[in-house]
Amino acid sequence: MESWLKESGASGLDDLELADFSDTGRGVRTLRQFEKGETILTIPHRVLWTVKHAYADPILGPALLSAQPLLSVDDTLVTYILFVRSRGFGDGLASHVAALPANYTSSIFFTEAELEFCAGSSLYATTKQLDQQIEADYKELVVRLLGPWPELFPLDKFTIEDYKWATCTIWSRAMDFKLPSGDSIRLLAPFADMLNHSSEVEQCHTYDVSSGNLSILAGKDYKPGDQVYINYGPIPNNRLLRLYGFVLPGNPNDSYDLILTTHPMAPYFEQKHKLWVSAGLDSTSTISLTLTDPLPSSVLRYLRIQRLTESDLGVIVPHQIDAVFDKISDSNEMEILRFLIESISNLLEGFGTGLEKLEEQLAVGFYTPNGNAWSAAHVSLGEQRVLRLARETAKDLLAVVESGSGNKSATSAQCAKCHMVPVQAMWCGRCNGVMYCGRACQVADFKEHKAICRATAAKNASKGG
Ligand SMILES: C[S@@+](CC[C@H](N)C(=O)[O-])C[C@H]1O[C@@H](n2cnc3c(N)ncnc32)[C@H](O)[C@@H]1O
Repeated sequence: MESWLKESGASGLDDLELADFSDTGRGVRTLRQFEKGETILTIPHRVLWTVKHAYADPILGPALLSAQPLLSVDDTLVTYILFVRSRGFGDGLASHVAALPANYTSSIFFTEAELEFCAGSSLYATTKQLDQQIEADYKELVVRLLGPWPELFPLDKFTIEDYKWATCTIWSRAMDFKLPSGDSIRLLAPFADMLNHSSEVEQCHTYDVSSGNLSILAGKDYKPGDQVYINYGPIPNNRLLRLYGFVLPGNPNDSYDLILTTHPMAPYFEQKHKLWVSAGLDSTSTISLTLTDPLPSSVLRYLRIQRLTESDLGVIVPHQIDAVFDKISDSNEMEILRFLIESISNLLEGFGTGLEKLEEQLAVGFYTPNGNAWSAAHVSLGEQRVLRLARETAKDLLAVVESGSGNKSATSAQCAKCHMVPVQAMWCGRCNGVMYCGRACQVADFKEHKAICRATAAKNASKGG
């Protein structure tokens, strides 16, 4: 692959080599020093995998273009990879395909038993749903493209397993760029796709619109022998495991994807639907709860609309958007916050293994590090932490409404004592429900926190941890 890339005009390869690293697996090592910002590698446009390249292939292109409407970007790239692989290995793109991993560790390849370690998480539900989605997408591809062109796409080389493998190739290796036109481009760059992720480096992969080349800059200073990284972005563990097949313990980007939905037969659905749309939502909305924003205002906005009564609707409709950005009435606000607290408690009850138990298991080495069960356990841990914070935030907000003052904002991502956003969170080891910026604040808050701490810990213990 490297010699083909050099002949095609790639630069920088003489200073780099592929190597195995104990923590990340195969990656790229630098043989010389680089200063942050220097260009490390450039892969020319002509060797990239893009939809346009697939259309330009003299054999594959006409078949792809015959499928109307055109296939999705991912299905086009998947077909392109499998098509090149089916023609046998040799030079060019085929040498890149030969260098791809034979297997992936995305959650879609987990056994039922492995997936059970994150039972209750949004990843668990998404993975199950993806199983069905992938099967349906594959069947559609057979009907629309593979079946009508049997001489190009022999079905024994385009099985559902091949389709899943190529889909994971795209999920874990493709790069996306926004173009000045507002469109975006998804591409796979041979060799640049061997770079592993580190959140310690700044975003350093760039696409030059005029040349169409892909370049990697040094995201930090490197000395000879260092592994070179790029930054895949602020991705939570549930998404990392689904798309890339790995997790980062203690990931600060962890999230829980909350699905809010309302049945179309619910009272005043049409009126409420208009309000959701004018508030930038839909009647089914998936909202990410995160460690830094455990209860986004969009969740409250959705529920405020969902719980509107007939008389509320009479008042709200003329002012639509503005009204739902803020509290509508004390009773509406208390109703949605109580509902949220109960719903989040139910979600937490649904996790196969509770937070404290998981922490204990991970601490004593119950799971093989980096194994599928270990990764699933980390996803479960992260999602439960987010949900606990969301519940605490809802409780704080409810307390404020109940006490008659409506001015307190969501604060649970902050230190429970001094309200600073901690650089490194220190969780209450007993209830795991609040965080502090350090020991001093934890000690200072003990008197106030101990009652709720005991109650939460007892409730957690009664759930079996
Ligand atoms: C773009 S590829 C990088 C090259 C890949 N390691 C290889 O051998 O082909 C992305 C994949 O590398 C692995 N990976 C990347 N960064 C990682 C990290 N920080 N920790 C563990 N695995 C990582 C994951 O398997 C991921 O799906």
